[in-house]
This record gives sequence, structure tokens and C-alpha cells, in this order.
Amino acid sequence: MIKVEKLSHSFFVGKKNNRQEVSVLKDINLEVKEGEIVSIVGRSGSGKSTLLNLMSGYIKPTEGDIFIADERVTDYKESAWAEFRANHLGFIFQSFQLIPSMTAYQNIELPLVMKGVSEKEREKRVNEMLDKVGLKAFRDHYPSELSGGQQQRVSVARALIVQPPIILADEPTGSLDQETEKELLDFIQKLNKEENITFVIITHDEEVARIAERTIRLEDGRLAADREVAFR
Ligand SMILES: Nc1ncnc2c1ncn2[C@@H]1O[C@H](COP(=O)(O)OP(=O)(O)OP(=O)(O)O)[C@@H](O)[C@H]1O
Repeated sequence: MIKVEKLSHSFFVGKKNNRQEVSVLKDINLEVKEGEIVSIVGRSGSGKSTLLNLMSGYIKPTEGDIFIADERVTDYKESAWAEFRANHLGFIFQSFQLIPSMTAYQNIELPLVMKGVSEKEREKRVNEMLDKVGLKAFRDHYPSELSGGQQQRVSVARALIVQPPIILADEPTGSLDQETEKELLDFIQKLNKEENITFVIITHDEEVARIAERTIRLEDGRLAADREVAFR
């Protein structure tokens, strides 16, 4: 589903006449198979977010190749990435990234508006989705009128509304209490089992790593371990 080959990435920092290359990812090779839940772990600064940003096309690799759903996306221009993301990828973030001036309904609807889906179809799909994530009664609430767990459910619903085969998540449970975290993890497992959605999840959290079939560990920009978790 996702294949990363000999991927390296450097950032250039400092002023023009004193530019320094900071090598952040070094020769990463990995594969995420369809229907897997893979967690990416590693210390702060080990390159986890950079890897996810490369897989999402927000930054371009210095070296190496990325294939997603059998497409070589490495050299995609921004417009091609935008279309590719809209069709293949859903995103969940620690900070939810909801639009504060939009209701739960409108936040979930937004990706469909961007895809040009008709209003009638949007209404049907958003209402089904609100039901699925248990937020029917909160459809007209603004993010500030929702709890952290409810906001994260809106963000999950927004990620799912375009039915992406892959969801990329950056510390999705980072802002949640234990109980809400468990709810989200159960939901992720349900989506994975019932809808075969592939998940790549950056986490510091042992509980998240526990639901993953595989854990990829980065150390100082290198792949330090890629192991299957026997229990699940
Ligand atoms: N835009 C950038 N310009 C320069 N350096 C960057 C940039 N983005 C990230 N870095 C550096 O790359 C390294 C890896 O950062 P990254 O955010 O990928 O780590 P991380 O493992 O996700 O960390 P955390 O767990 O703290 O989020 C860090 O040393 C960081 O300072």
C-alpha cells in the first residue's frame, strides 16, 4: 500500500551565506501492507513527522522514492498531490485541526465540498457519518462547544468521509484522556477490521503501539527496528 525506498531527507537551515544541511532521515526502506496498522515510534526529533510529511507530499524527499497505492508519487507536483490526497489519504492530528467557525457538520462536510460532491449526496453522507461516530446530537455544535474526545471524533469523521484507503495519524491520542483514548483506539481497530482501512500512526503512546501489528522505530533518522507485534 505504501512503499518507501532509500528515502533520505535533509533540511537546509541558516542564512544564505551560512547554509547548513541537517540530515533528518537516512536511507529509510519500509513497506506498509494493505489492511495493516503500523505505528511509528522514536524519540522527539528522530524524524517521525518528517516521514509522515513525506508520505503526505507536504515535503519532497532529498533522495529516494515513495509509492502509494501503486503510484510513484515522489515527483508529484502540488496539484497532483492535492488530488491524490483527496482520493487516497485521510489525516488525524493531535490538535484535531478543526475549523473553529464551522460546526461539526460543516467540518465533516468540507472534504466533500472540496471534491465537488452534490449537496444532496453530502447531506446523506455527513449524516451517516455523524451517526457512525456517535455525534448526531452534536451536529450543530462548534468545536469550542465539544469535548476533546468529541472534537477528535469530528476529525476522524472528516478523515473518513471521503472513504480513503489509508489514514495517516500524528499523535492522534496525544490530547485525550485514558477513557477517550481507548474509545478512539477501539474505533480505529473496528475501521481497520471492518473496512480494511490501513493506518500509519505516529505515537509516543504504548497503548497505540499495542493495537499496531507492526512497530517501526526511528532513531536519529534511521530505521532502528521494524517488527511485527505478536499479540493483538
Ligand atoms: N522545516 C524544518 N527545517 C529544519 N529542520 C527541521 C524542520 N522540520 C524538522 N526539522 C528537524 O528535523 C528533525 C526531525 O524532526 P521531526 O519533527 O520529524 O521529529 P519527530 O520525531 O516527529 O519529533 P517529535 O516527536 O518531537 O514530534 C528535528 O531535529 C527537527 O529540528
